[in-house]
Amino acid sequence: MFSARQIFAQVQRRGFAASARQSSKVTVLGAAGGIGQPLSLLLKLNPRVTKLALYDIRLAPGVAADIGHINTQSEVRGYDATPSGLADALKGAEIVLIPAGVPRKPGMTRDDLFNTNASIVRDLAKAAADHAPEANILIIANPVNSTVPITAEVFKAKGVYNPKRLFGVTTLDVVRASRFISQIKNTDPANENITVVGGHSGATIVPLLSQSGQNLTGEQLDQYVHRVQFGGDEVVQAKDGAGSATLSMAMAGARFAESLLKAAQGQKNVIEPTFVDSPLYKDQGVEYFASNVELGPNGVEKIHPVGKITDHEQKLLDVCLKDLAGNINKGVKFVKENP
Ligand SMILES: NC(=O)C1=CN([C@@H]2O[C@H](COP(=O)(O)OP(=O)(O)OC[C@H]3O[C@@H](n4cnc5c(N)ncnc54)[C@H](O)[C@@H]3O)[C@@H](O)[C@H]2O)C=CC1
Ligand SMILES: O=C([O-])CC(=O)C(=O)O
Repeated sequence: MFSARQIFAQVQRRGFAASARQSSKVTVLGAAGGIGQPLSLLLKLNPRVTKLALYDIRLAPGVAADIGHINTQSEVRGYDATPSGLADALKGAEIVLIPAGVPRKPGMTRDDLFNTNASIVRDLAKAAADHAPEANILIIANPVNSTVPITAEVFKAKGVYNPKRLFGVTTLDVVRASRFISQIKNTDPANENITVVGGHSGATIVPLLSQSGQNLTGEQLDQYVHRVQFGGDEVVQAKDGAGSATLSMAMAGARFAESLLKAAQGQKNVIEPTFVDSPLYKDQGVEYFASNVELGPNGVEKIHPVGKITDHEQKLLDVCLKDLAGNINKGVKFVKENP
């Protein structure tokens, strides 16, 4: 039997746990952009998000006013494009998503975005390190292979780096890999789960079809791999100068945020592919690598190894690792030279 005092203490604890669970502030930096707007919309529809903070160098209060009329319970606030607006948007955030930065035009690689986006991400990372040092930071801005190391270097310089809380969002590669195989095999993409490892650009994107229960050979396999690796280019070309994937990316970003929130709220076996500080290929000079990652209340819970792959996949991985090392070093060097 419990005494009245014990029962009261239990109720208090449960009450605290419930309110802690229910309070999840999510911040979007770049919230008025092509990705930022639909991403913010999807986050507003997510009952796990209780506060949605929208920041951009333009239009964030307008986007917030619009989304804020949607009849779900979360509070939405748009912040002014000032240092104090940015600080307030970040304070208390559990998740910070960063889609701020320019997108590609036809003929460009993601690396061609480096000159513009490196400093945007560096400056937003500085603000996040100052005002939300314990948040999960989700980098969407390209080139992800370099902007994740940039963010890590900024956090390291400020003495607040936690490798378990920094994620490059590569979910879209897996979303595409599932969709594209379903189009070939005439299956439901919801039932397809293709592992994709490496990074997030061209040859660094390595789909591991052999692990999925699906099989393609010869030219069909080459075409499939190429489509997953260059799916982003399909959208860039079709949009013909008006940007890159925004709607599918918003879905992928919202899915990743939802997985993190689920894991933070105690759900087990939440696994997402993501580009993280990873031990898997450090001995080959590759500090960050995307593979399946089990998420938990502390962010990264367990990094899954690549596992058994075919000779063909190994060849793709070898190319990936070489390119990745260069992309990562470029980001690290940028922050060292432009702190
Ligand atoms: N990780 C991934 O799988 C994907 C990444 N991307 C990348 O996401 C980024 C954004 O793409 P879009 O939304 O289409 O571009 P966009 O140009 O439509 O939107 C970018 C937004 O960032 C804002 N912004 C620029 N500098 C800022 C700053 N210092 N602080 C706050 N906001 C700032 C702009 O005002 C704009 O509203 C690009 O770098 C793109 O390459 C795009 C698709 C997939
Ligand atoms: O292709 C781009 O530039 C945008 C992107 O990262 C993607 O769609 O995967």
